[in-house]
Amino acid sequence: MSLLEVANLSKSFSTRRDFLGRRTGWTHAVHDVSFTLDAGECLAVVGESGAGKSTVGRMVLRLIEPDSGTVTFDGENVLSAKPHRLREMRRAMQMIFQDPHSSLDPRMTVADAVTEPLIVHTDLDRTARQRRAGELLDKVGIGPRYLGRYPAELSGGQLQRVAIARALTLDPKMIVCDEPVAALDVSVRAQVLNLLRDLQEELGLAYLFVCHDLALIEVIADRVLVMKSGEVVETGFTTQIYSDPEEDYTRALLAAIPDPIPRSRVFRASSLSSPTRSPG
Ligand SMILES: Nc1ncnc2c1ncn2[C@@H]1O[C@H](COP(=O)(O)OP(=O)(O)OP(=O)(O)O)[C@@H](O)[C@H]1O
Repeated sequence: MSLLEVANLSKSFSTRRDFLGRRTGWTHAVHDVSFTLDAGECLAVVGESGAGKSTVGRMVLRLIEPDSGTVTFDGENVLSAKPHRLREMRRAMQMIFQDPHSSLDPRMTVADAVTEPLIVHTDLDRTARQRRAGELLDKVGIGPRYLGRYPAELSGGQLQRVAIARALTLDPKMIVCDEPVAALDVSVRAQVLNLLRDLQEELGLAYLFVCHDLALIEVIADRVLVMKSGEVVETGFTTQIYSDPEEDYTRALLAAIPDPIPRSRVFRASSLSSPTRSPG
């Protein structure tokens, strides 16, 4: 049994209403999407803008309610879970969003952002929470000296590291990464991508990695699910998708890669977490 099993997921959004407020127009954002994700595996969901990737990621965590289909996480039905149980399940299923400026509260210090899940989900005292936050900031390569800072004092790359630390607070089994480097400067994308990959290896994390750019996923994804207009076009191991794609659409996505991240710019986490290094 896989860690995550998604079957026949569909979702439409209403896009227009008539003068009485009745829904008259629909976008079929996701149609009949199925896939599995094993523990410790990274599955990239790729496709151009509007393909339905983010909607799939959000439905897996039930941040958006699907119209139909099933989502099973660790053997449990996510879509029928009662609110209390869903809250418990979400300890193990976290999400990292594209823009850390909007995913982190500007009024909360880094320490507050990272420890908030511990306040909600555990009975650790303040000292233990601060210690855990310091450990997590070390793990993501920015160190505990940032604990008292506010988001406005950090760069985009540093903020995304804080968002990653926050996602790790409750020892999740799976993280939905929704375009986690798309909003970052090109110069720090490889660093954050490699941090994610090294954390995955170290902690045995599974990633559902939503990404519009095939150039970015070669270094991190084990398998790829290609989506177009809400449907799955093709799925396969990353090496096979890159070397021998079956579908014209996948070939077109590959042909559109403008500037792949050279493997020489792929750093190890050990160098990222060095206190002497100044990450972006
Ligand atoms: N809340 C919503 N209301 C109406 N339409 C929506 C909503 N969310 C998404 N859509 C539509 O559903 C379709 C799929 O959107 P989605 O964001 O999942 O695509 P995506 O592949 O993640 O694209 P992008 O990379 O641009 O975010 C799009 O046509 C989008 O406009």
